[in-house]
Amino acid sequence: MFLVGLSGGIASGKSTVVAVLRELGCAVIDADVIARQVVQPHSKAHQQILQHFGPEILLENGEINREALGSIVFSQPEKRRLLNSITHPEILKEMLKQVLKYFVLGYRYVILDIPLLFETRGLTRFMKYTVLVYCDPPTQLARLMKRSGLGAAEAEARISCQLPLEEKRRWATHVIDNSGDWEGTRRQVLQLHTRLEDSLDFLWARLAVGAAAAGLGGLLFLLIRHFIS
Ligand SMILES: CC(C)(COP(=O)(O)OP(=O)(O)OC[C@H]1O[C@@H](n2cnc3c(N)ncnc32)[C@H](O)[C@@H]1O)[C@@H](O)C(=O)NCCC(=O)NCCS
Ligand SMILES: Nc1ncnc2c1ncn2[C@@H]1O[C@H](COP(=O)(O)OP(=O)(O)OP(=O)(O)O)[C@@H](O)[C@H]1O
Repeated sequence: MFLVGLSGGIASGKSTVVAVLRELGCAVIDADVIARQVVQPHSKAHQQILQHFGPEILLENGEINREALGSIVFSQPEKRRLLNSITHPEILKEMLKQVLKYFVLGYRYVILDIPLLFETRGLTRFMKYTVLVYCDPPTQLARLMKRSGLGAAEAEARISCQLPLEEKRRWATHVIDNSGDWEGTRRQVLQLHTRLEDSLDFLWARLAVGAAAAGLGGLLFLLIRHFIS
């Protein structure tokens, strides 16, 4: 089994790409979804957030007020680092559990949708491939503003909390350019899917060659032993 890391920037189109990959039957683990689960009331992360950010960060029903927490952490780097240090270990633990589940279910590769894949030191080392969902900066800003209702300055501040997409582009093994229309993106995702499936065939071919080589070696050894004795 191998892992494929999928990343991008805020509002660059990861969820859009993931929806197509799921439609094609791929196993996808979404770090944003897990990030929501691990801060549910009574969890360890929830208690720590309450302790460090105070009760004003909670909604009336006890859940985290994500909008309020977002305004704090996206404008104060040290608070963002604090939130990351609380949530990231929990997110990674849960992701690992889900990878194991897919492994047991017999999936041959799993796609991990991790917004901060390239920002998190050492994480890409576990990925056979890394896919960047790219979007040109003006389009990314416009889509983020439209989706969130944020003004330009605040939306730009959120984008600048992550490494620039141009830089991530240099690290990725595959790039999907989502600057254009849905159809263009869908075509690129279909191509990526074909490559991932082909790479499986390639793995099986390598295993088959390896097994054949081992078999031939064994036969040769038996023949040599037979003629020597
Ligand atoms: C700050 C929070 C409360 C804002 O919640 P909200 O519902 O408004 O946004 P959501 O979780 O859907 O995230 C949207 C996008 O914001 C970006 N983002 C989220 N957290 C971070 C972060 N710590 N640093 C940089 N970018 C981030 C990602 O691109 C993400 O896809 C939330 O994002 C959070 O708890 N973040 C910390 C956990 C984390 O790092 N999540 C990212 C997955 S590893
Ligand atoms: N090709 C496209 N054409 C037009 N709009 C798009 C396209 N791709 C995505 N969008 C819109 O842009 C916004 C961001 O897309 P999406 O939610 O897929 O990004 P994301 O990377 O998952 O975002 P985040 O990580 O911040 O949650 C959404 O409102 C989506 O509908």
